[in-house]
Amino acid sequence: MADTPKIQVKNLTMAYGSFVVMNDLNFSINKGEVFIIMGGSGCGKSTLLKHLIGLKEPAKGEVFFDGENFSAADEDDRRAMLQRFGVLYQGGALWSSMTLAENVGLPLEEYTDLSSKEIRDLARFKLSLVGLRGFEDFYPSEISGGMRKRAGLARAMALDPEVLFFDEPSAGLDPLSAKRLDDLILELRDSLGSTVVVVTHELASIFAIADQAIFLDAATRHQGAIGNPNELRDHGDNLDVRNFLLRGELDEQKTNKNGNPA
Ligand SMILES: Nc1ncnc2c1ncn2[C@@H]1O[C@H](COP(=O)(O)OP(=O)(O)OP(=O)(O)O)[C@@H](O)[C@H]1O
Repeated sequence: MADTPKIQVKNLTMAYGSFVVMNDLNFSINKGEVFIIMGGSGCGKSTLLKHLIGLKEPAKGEVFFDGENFSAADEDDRRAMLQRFGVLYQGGALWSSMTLAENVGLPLEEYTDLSSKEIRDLARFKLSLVGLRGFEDFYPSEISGGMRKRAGLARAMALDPEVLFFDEPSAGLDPLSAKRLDDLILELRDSLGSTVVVVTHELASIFAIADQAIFLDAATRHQGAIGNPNELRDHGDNLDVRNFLLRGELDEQKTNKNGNPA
C-alpha cells in the first residue's frame, strides 16, 4: 500500500522496570525518508532505536513495520522482518580478527545460500559503494575511524535492507569525516531507496540530512515536536526544541535581557 508508513509508532511508552524513559510516543516514518531521533543526553534516543529494531519490548504501545505489528509478531515473523533492517552501531562494531571483506560477508553467510565466491564479490561491491574499493583485505585496526564507520555501513547494507538504522554515526569523527558520512547516507538513500533512521544530537548532521526529526524532551518525558528541523528551528512553537536547534541561543538572549552577561 503506497500510503502505509514504513514504520509507525503508536502510543509507545518505554521503560526500564519502573523507570519510565518516555511516555506515549506517536509518529510515522515514510518510505525513503531520512528520519532523525534527536534530543539531549539521556533522553532516550538509543532506547527508542532499540524498540524500533525489536531489541526492547514496549512497556505500552506498539511498533508497526509496513503495517505489520512488529511488537506482537512471533519469532519467525520477527526474524524475517529483522532481515529487512540494517543497523550501524556506534563503533562500527566490526570483528577485529576479520578482514573488511569477511566482516561484510558475515550476514551473507548467515542468511543466504550464496557461494564463497559470490559472497566475496558482493562484499567487494558493497565496500566499493562506501568508497573502500581496494581495502577488502585490511583489518579494522589498519584503517581510520571514518573508514571503519563506512565499512560498518557496508556490512549493514549487505542484505540490501529496506531500512538502515544508525546510532550516533558521527560520534568520534572529525567534522570532515562526519560530513563525508552524511553525504554517503544521502547518496545511498537516493540510489537504493532505503528509509534511514538516525539517532544523533549533532546539529550539523541534523540540518544536513533530515527530512523529519523527532525531539525527545527529557524534561517532560514526552515527544517535544516532530517536523523538518529547519522549520522547527525557524517557525516551530516549541521553545525547547528551538533552543536545542539553536544551541541554546534562546537561553543566552533571556540572560542578556535580564542584564546579566551572556
Ligand atoms: N539497560 C538500562 N537499564 C536501566 N536504565 C537504562 C538502561 N539503558 C539506559 N537507561 C537509562 O534510560 C535513559 C535513556 O537512555 P538512552 O541511552 O536511551 O539515552 P540517549 O538519549 O541515547 O543518551 P545519549 O545521548 O547520552 O547516548 C537514561 O536515563 C539511561 O540512564
